[in-house]
Amino acid sequence: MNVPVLDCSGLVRRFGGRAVVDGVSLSVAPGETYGLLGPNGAGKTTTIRMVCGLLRPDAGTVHVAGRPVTTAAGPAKRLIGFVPQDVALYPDLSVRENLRFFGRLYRLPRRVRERRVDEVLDLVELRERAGDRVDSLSGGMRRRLNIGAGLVHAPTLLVLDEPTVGVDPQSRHAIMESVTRFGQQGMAVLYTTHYMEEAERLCDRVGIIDRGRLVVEGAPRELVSLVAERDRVRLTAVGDLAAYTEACRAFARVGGVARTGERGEVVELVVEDARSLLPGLIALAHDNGVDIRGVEIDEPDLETVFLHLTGTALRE
Ligand SMILES: Nc1ncnc2c1ncn2[C@@H]1O[C@H](COP(=O)(O)OP(=O)(O)OP(=O)(O)O)[C@@H](O)[C@H]1O
Repeated sequence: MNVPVLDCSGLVRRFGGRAVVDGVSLSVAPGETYGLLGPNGAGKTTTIRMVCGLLRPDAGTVHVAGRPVTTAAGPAKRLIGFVPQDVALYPDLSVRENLRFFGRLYRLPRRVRERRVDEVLDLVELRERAGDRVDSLSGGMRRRLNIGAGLVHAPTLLVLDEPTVGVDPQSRHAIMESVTRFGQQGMAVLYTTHYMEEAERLCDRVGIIDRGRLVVEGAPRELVSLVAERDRVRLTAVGDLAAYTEACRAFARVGGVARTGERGEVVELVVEDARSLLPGLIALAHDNGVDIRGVEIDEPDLETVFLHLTGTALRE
């Protein structure tokens, strides 16, 4: 049997008496891209800090290629490339100099280091900017270089924490393309995101995390098939939507009801037959003094899975 590149078992971490990660077990195979998907505060960053040996778990174990990961330095840590959410680069050094610096941190011999720097420049599509200072790069390019810094020592497992938050669409596309290539080259990738469309497109397997627990795990298509017979209804409305949301929950007899939208102006529900329920939902709005401004019915996707299982929306 193949040893998984990453194997976490029963990870627990408490802060102030609250279990922020509460018994997370997951594994990632060679060449597999695994997406840890969950809303802000679900425990994604805390989980991957334990995976990378940056934070000590209160319980549970982490192994990379069969070797235990601890917060002390050890052989397993060399196998991990960690790309943090915040860019950690030297702004007054060039792109190439930054990559060389990270190569030196891992004590790569000079010739290996130079070769890897060239390879990484291609992988993150920054070869043309190799001689430019970091402070002259766009935000998206810095993000790509940040990923490159995690790749110089040719890790077996690459861990990326929300790599596309706040980047322009072009860089987002470039980052997603490169993650696909890493998988094709046999690297195992653990990727956290709260963008379900990214997880659906990039990941071979997805684990949905909510309040520190993995609520479901599987290939995106498998997960979507869990709710295949259901529709996601989005009602854009004006009025007392807190009361209306509760009324919808009781009327449709489902747990998957949430308020979303930037100003909480949308009520989303996962229901079995949207068409037959819609007249009732609209009548209920009227009874609650709520004005419906728009109705959309979507095909099931990972967002639907999440709403159905947790009763909260991923984008909150
Ligand atoms: N060092 C800490 N001390 C106290 N609480 C913490 C600490 N680190 C994280 N938390 C809390 O743990 C919870 C989970 O945080 P975590 O960063 O793991 O979530 P996340 O899913 O990565 O979300 P985000 O996308 O916002 O980073 C949050 O409520 C956070 O406030």
